[in-house]
Amino acid sequence: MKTSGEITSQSLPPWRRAVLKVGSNLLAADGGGLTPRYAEALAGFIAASHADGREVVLVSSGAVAAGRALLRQHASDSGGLVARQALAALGQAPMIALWQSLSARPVAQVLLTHDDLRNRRRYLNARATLRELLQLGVLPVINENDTVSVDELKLGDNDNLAAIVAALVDADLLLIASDVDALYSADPRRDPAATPITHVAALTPQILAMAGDSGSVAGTGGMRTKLEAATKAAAAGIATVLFSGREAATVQALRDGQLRGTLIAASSSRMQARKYWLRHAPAASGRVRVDAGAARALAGGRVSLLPGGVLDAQGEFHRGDLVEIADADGRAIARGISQYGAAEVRRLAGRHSREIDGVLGYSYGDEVVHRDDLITMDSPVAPGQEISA
Ligand SMILES: Nc1ncnc2c1ncn2[C@@H]1O[C@H](COP(=O)(O)OP(=O)(O)O)[C@@H](O)[C@H]1O
Ligand SMILES: N[C@@H](CCC(=O)OP(=O)(O)O)C(=O)O
Repeated sequence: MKTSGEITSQSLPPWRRAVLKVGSNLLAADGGGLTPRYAEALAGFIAASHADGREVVLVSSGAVAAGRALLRQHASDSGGLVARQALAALGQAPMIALWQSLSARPVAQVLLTHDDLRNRRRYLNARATLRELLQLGVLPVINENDTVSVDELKLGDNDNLAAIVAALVDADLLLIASDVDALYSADPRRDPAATPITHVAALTPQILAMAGDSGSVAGTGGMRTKLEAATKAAAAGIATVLFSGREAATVQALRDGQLRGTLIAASSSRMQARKYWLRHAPAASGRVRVDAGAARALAGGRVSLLPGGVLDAQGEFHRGDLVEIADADGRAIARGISQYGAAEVRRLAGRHSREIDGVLGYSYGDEVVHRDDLITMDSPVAPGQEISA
């Protein structure tokens, strides 16, 4: 495997929140069970980032490799899909225990499937939980819920899961630590003449064609799934960084904002990507009407819509639907993702956020529409008029 001696260093883009994905090849480095050998430096990077006031969400593979190593002590596994799922279940706790042993902060296990994140209600619930964990200063360690995600396990898709999580938690950066130090013009395991590519401005078909499979027993997705993940992240306005988690100097340099690896630029800014989506995604048939005070506050920008400013909810919509927000005269002034369904919003209209629990018997948070999920219209639009982009 090539070393980063050939790779020139570049500045890491500024970031406050990042998703770090760590592959099996780093955690089961010697083809056996889990080892802290490389995880230790990565845990050090997470701790240093946290001490600097940054937030890191960890997406960690390694459960199958850990399970396989445990079982080998007793019997050999059959290698089939169900066996891999059983191995993942067996190795998940040791994988979490490894990260806990390397972290002074408490570690929280979060198991997700792609399906969870396609379902809007579950997506919002996962996001709320992760936000809360970060606020509590806990380190979330995410893995796929392999027991139920058959297709995903076959694909070995934690790279893609990490990209979806990066968008979910509104990260600035997706960091993918692997056993290879950069994207190469071809798989360096197979082609000794392959050259590193340190900056990718756009993921063109030529770049995507460079990526090969894993080529190792522990890893599953190879460079292909890493570039798929980078494509997803780029569309969400998030840059991706590929680097070797095997080189202590590379991991140390990351702490100082220096990257020896590949930087894949985002195709638009996060705000642009988000605003574009909020502006253009089809809105649910419902709308939330707000009073003059709330309308003024929303026009000022960067505020959430709280139940106190809500007059009523019109039509039908569910928690997680994109809704139109209108002023008292029915003119559209904003759109956003509602944390509550129409029936709930009607019950909460005019109430203080602290009353939510009492009124509903549960709460999804203080906001009807969180400011991160809200876009205001540049000029109010009369009812029935098209909303201009
Ligand atoms: N164009 C490429 N550039 C770099 N690595 C590549 C490329 N094509 C395939 N690979 C392979 O991808 C592997 C990393 O992916 P993988 O084994 O899935 O690791 P992980 O377990 O960390 O996700 C590298 O070891 C390398 O052999
Ligand atoms: N969920 C599986 C990992 C699947 C996966 O994407 O593996 P990898 O290519 O090493 O990141 C596990 O914990 O073993």
